[in-house]
Amino acid sequence: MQEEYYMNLALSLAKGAAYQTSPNPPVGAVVVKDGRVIGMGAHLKAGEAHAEVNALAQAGAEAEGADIYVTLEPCAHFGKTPPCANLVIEKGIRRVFIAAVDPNPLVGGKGIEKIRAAGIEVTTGICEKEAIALLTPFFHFIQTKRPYVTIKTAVTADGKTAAHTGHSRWITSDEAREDVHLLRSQHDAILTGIGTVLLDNPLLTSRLPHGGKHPIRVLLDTHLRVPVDFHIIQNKEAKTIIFCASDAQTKKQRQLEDEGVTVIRLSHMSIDKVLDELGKMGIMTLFVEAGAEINASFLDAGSFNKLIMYMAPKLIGGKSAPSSFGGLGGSTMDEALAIDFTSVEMIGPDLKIVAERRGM
Ligand SMILES: Nc1c(/N=C/[C@@H](O)[C@H](O)[C@H](O)COP(=O)(O)O)[nH]c(=O)[nH]c1=O
Ligand SMILES: [Zn+2]
Repeated sequence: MQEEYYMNLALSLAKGAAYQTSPNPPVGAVVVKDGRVIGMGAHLKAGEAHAEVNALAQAGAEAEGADIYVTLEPCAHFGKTPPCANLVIEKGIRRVFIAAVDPNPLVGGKGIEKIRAAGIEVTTGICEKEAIALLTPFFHFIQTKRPYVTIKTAVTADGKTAAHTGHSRWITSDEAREDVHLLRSQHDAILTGIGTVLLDNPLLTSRLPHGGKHPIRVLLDTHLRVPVDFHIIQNKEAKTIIFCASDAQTKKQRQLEDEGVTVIRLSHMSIDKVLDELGKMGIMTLFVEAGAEINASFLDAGSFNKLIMYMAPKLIGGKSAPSSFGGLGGSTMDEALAIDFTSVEMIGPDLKIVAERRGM
């Protein structure tokens, strides 16, 4: 239908800027008059103009009597910019088509109410499923005040993340690893554990051919064992935050802080505490690229939303070779955590399998 056509255009605009609006949602808007697109826009950065503002600016005076398609209901509150609901009314828009209504009880429905009260026809639910899929991390963040967590793991076809010696470079192909760097650039922060750092001395930056934002690096290091001369400390392209226990050495903490690292002491190291702290910093999306023990702690806490597994067409064997999730693990299969596969694709010679936690 014609409405879907214009809403899909608005969705594609939202997707285009989806990973640069944190902690705001990705939103797209299209202004149409007599079957002609006269304005389109996306929200590009938190604090800057909302999608409706950009689209209506492009439409100019022609917006009078036109229709607007927007992927999330127009805001009604005075945030960093004036409410879009007021602007839609001021510009004399004739009809408003919305994909998803904001589930935030403080905001949800207020924009629609304001616009309807001005006598403008509002239709909701156009391409709602696609819009919600794009907005899921934002809705999760608003509802839980914690980041939306994606665990990434890279395994051989027999499920190993390294040889029994710990050697792991590389399991997956250049293409798959570039895909991982794209994912890193699409996240606000990347988390790993001291085990992975001591083994790999990783940079955890997003090294892409056309550039891309580096995620904030988050390291779980209970006793502050990270060597000060390691990349995660010496590389200044991205910020590094380290969570440690309250009894970690203060001398080491000062050395790390002298390198510009933020050290946060927790009374007890728990994934939920870490996620609460990251949520308070406005980190909306978290990419976990860690080892079996950290992954197991996310699994045990049930605190992840998505799993991305790259599987390489190679077999390494080794009864003591590590797999993606360590820890004690469940004792019977009915203790297994349910996930739903949402996509499987080939990236170079590797498989990329995406799954979501059921009911999250
Ligand atoms: N061994 C592999 C991975 N390994 C992932 C982590 O264990 C590494 O420490 C991390 O990618 C290193 O980050 P860097 O220094 O920024 O390059 N991840 C992958 O996708 N494929 C692999 O074959
Ligand atoms: Zn707005």
